[in-house]
Amino acid sequence: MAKPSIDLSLYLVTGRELLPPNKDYYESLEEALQGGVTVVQVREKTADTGEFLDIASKTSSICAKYGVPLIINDRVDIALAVNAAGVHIGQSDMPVSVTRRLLPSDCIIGKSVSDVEEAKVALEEGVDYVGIGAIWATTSKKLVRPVVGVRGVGEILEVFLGSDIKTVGIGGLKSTTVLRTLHGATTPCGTRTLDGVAVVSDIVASPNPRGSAELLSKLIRAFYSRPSPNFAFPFSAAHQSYTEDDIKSRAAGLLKTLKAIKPLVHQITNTVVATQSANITLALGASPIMATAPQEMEDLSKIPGALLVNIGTIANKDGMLVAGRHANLNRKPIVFDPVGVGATSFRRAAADELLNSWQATVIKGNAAEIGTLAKTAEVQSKGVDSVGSGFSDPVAIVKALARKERCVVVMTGPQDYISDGHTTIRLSNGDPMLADITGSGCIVGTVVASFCGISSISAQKRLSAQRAAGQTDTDHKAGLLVDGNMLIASVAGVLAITVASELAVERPEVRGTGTFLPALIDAIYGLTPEDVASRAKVEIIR
Ligand SMILES: Cc1ncc(COP(=O)(O)OP(=O)(O)O)c(N)n1
Ligand SMILES: Cc1ncsc1CCOP(=O)(O)O
Repeated sequence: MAKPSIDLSLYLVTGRELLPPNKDYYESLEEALQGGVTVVQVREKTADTGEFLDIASKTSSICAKYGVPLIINDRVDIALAVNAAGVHIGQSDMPVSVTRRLLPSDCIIGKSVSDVEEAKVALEEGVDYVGIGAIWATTSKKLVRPVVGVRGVGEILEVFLGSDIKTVGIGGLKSTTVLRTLHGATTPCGTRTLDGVAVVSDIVASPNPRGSAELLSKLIRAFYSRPSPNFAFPFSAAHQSYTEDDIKSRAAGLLKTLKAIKPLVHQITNTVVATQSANITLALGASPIMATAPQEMEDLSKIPGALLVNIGTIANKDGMLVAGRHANLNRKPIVFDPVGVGATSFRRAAADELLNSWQATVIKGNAAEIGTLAKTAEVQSKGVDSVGSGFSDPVAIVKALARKERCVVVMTGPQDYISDGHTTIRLSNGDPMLADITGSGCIVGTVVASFCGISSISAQKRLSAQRAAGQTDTDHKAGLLVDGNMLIASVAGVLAITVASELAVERPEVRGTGTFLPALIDAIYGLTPEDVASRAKVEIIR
């Protein structure tokens, strides 16, 4: 018998022990169903068989009222008794082959997996779906394995490429983490994302389960309705086609808008370059705030603009973690500058933790930094510097990292490579003296963040205007982590510094690096959209 196709997009796993005081389980369940839950799993870890059966049977009647399928956790006998749509089993439960034999042929079997090996076994066993997790930390279950992390899900999903086994994520999924999870938990080729999210506490522990489910459902539907469903890009610009002239004029246009609007650029950066970065931001025409305390991140994230996270002298990791989470929640672009990430294992672990906690919009680094994140040893680092002549195939490196991390990657060097995983652009501006002043890479990060900020603000304004004009096809925008074209913003940021460096060295007063730095700030201050458009050396590589 053919199995029913189940909508796993908002999968409620029950947890009576988490109900708020005085909230009845059945009342909470019914409200959650009204809020848009698409499948329910009864999970009872301490109930005896009689109680479990009673709960499953009543839950089944309520689910039937809403046309929502019921899955039973662990217990094949209970599933059979209440004629459930399926069973969910864990790694140490009854084997899939036995479960399959006991259940009717149209019954769904779901299995928990936490790594690639378990996923391969589940694929072999031919389960109908897998629950991947725990993705985030959770207090709803005592975990015996380390969390998978959002970035660990992609490699598990790769196992299921080409199969029709569905996938849901579980563990710490809430309205505050769901979009970041769906965007990040994607195969590098972009063709597979999770088919849904399984949620316990965000719904069950809520005094308003209907509201909680509605919010989750709205975000999930917006994510799945994005225009480029084959490439779950966290912002709106995926799959655009460009010409070189178009890129130059759009970069120049962004500079004009930036100077007019002066976006706020929140920078958590290193102590070596903080003053220099703030001055460069001001010279460009944007507005810097160099705030590091975790307590102020939520307020700052509500002001439109962008966030820069630079780990050059990492001492404020807590602030970075909190700032990034709030930035994702408020759809603010995040530029991540993994300064010296290859130099110490501490920095590598910090970069990993940060990238697991929030979705970066742009990662900017030199060849050694990008190589470290891409897990290749072709280019070595010496402290914060990159050694040697770079990658034999820089385009492949930036493209692969952009796909893996689902963001724009900017790799600076004698030529700069910028990729969103589809389009890769090479820029050939810049004076070699840039490499001889400290923090030139850091100021590229600052300026890229300024342009990402203005791009995001402009996109928000366009969206408000479209909504005011009654345009209705904008709902999918609620599923984006950032709106705006971050590839063009990154190009504009790199060009602003590199073109300004060429203008700076032409100044008669420049005799070395000591006179170059103030001349560079002056050149940025005086930089015009025409300078950018006329001097930019832009090539679309592929
Ligand atoms: C959808 C979904 N995914 C994973 C689990 C976890 O199941 P398991 O590993 O069997 O752990 P317990 O739920 O039995 O504690 C799940 N229940 N649902
Ligand atoms: C049952 C289970 N399996 C892995 S994590 C988890 C609990 C998820 O609960 P929450 O949604 O409250 O984090």
